[in-house]
Amino acid sequence: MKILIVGTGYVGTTTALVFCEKGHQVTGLDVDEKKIRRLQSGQLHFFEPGLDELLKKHLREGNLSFTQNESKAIEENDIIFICVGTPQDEDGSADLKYVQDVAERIGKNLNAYKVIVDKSTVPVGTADKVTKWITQHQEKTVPFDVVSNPEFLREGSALHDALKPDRIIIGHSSEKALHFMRELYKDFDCPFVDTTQKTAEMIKYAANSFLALKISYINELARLCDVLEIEVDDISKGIGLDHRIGEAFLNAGIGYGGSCFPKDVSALLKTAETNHQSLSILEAAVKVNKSQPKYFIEKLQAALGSLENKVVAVLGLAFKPNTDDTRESPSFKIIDDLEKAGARVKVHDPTVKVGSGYTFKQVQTVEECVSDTDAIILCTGWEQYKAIDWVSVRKRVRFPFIVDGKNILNANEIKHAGFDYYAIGKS
Ligand SMILES: NC(=O)C1=CN([C@@H]2O[C@H](COP(=O)(O)OP(=O)(O)OC[C@H]3O[C@@H](n4cnc5c(N)ncnc54)[C@H](O)[C@@H]3O)[C@@H](O)[C@H]2O)C=CC1
Ligand SMILES: O=C(O)[C@H]1O[C@H](OP(=O)(O)OP(=O)(O)OC[C@H]2O[C@@H](n3ccc(=O)[nH]c3=O)[C@H](O)[C@@H]2O)[C@H](O)[C@@H](O)[C@@H]1O
Repeated sequence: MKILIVGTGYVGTTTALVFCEKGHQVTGLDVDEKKIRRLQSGQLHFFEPGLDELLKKHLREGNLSFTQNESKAIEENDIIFICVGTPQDEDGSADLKYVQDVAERIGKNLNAYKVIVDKSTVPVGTADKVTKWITQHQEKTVPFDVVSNPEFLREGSALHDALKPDRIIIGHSSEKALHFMRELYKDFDCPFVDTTQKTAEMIKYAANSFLALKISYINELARLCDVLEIEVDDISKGIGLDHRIGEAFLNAGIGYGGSCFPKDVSALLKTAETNHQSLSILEAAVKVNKSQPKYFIEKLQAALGSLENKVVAVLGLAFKPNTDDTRESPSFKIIDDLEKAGARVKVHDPTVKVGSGYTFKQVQTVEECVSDTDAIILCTGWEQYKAIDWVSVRKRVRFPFIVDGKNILNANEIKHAGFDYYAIGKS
């Protein structure tokens, strides 16, 4: 099948490569000329393991191309995936301006029957809006169908998640569109859920919100574990072995961030509010998450006293390992709190390079970052931070104090190296 991907960000590029792997002919379209030029030359504009090789391979084999010629791209393809961003609007809802823009452009250029697929995360009722926006801008009356097919990949393991999904959700209102989607996904070995558009839209928000809820639950339990001197990791393991609960997403730490959980939870809360319903359990999850960075800063203050003029090393800026995405990264909340308390901050991250305009200092190596510091805070669970030689770091620091914001470091090793070690729900 000939597939057009509109929006070549994390989701669009991964989706394009996955369909290439399944033998389809794929075109990527984006309004960002720089991104398109980079992709055309075989270079990714973001960091994501495994995608680089596939990009080069499919460009070479000729079943992948990138363009800015919108009318031609829309006319020549059978299925159009909308993969543009749906950022949080000022009132907390999902801002659909990019989706609307794409829908209107599709409407203008529609020349024959096509299936238009919402892969972006969009609130309940968006498939109807997309249908309306397309119809209003059609210059020729041509039939089309809108399908909701939410994406569940995680950054850092995008390729694996998209090639081997746990499920494929297809929300539709036409048997013809369903047939197209079944054909498209016929080589995927996972449950295929055939449902309504509104249900598919809701499944996506319900899934992300449930995972966010799980994290806030374990984070709040971890605070209680701190007081009771219990290891929260043992609790996660003990409850996670119950298959009804599951071990995943029970790692306590500085809270969840990223381009999706914060905005999607907020959008679902807004949907509830607009419909005069309450999702108080989710409101509590947000409250816990917002206060989580502060909990760690307070540990630091309790040990060091005033942070005025203290030098603090922050390890990690990405919101999670194996990505260079810093959207809603808890690291920035930690840095902000540290700076407000008067500390001077040095930062290291293996993939993120911040530009100018920041008050903190970014350095190239871990050694440089930790040297002459009064405390070290680990904010991103990069593998390389687990392998740090703490005995040698001990010789470089002014004060031996480590806060492990991801609960991943070896506490015994660090204590033996002469550091005071603080995590959450971990002694
Ligand atoms: N990042 C992730 O891990 C996941 C994201 N999602 C959802 O997928 C959607 C996309 O997310 P990302 O890929 O992270 O966004 P992104 O911000 O990385 O990429 C969006 C792309 O759309 C392009 N764009 C905007 N307007 C356009 C237009 N009119 N025509 C063509 N291109 C246009 C932008 O230039 C950009 O390259 C969001 O709704 C997000 O919630 C869903 C699952 C995972
Ligand atoms: O809609 C989306 O964009 C995606 O959002 C998340 O994926 P992602 O944000 O890439 O990353 P996650 O691995 O889910 O991590 C999100 C945040 O939760 C934190 N987290 C995760 C797990 C955990 O146990 N504890 C914890 O604090 C991570 O450090 C990170 O800050 C979901 O896991 C994906 O299924 C979904 O498709």
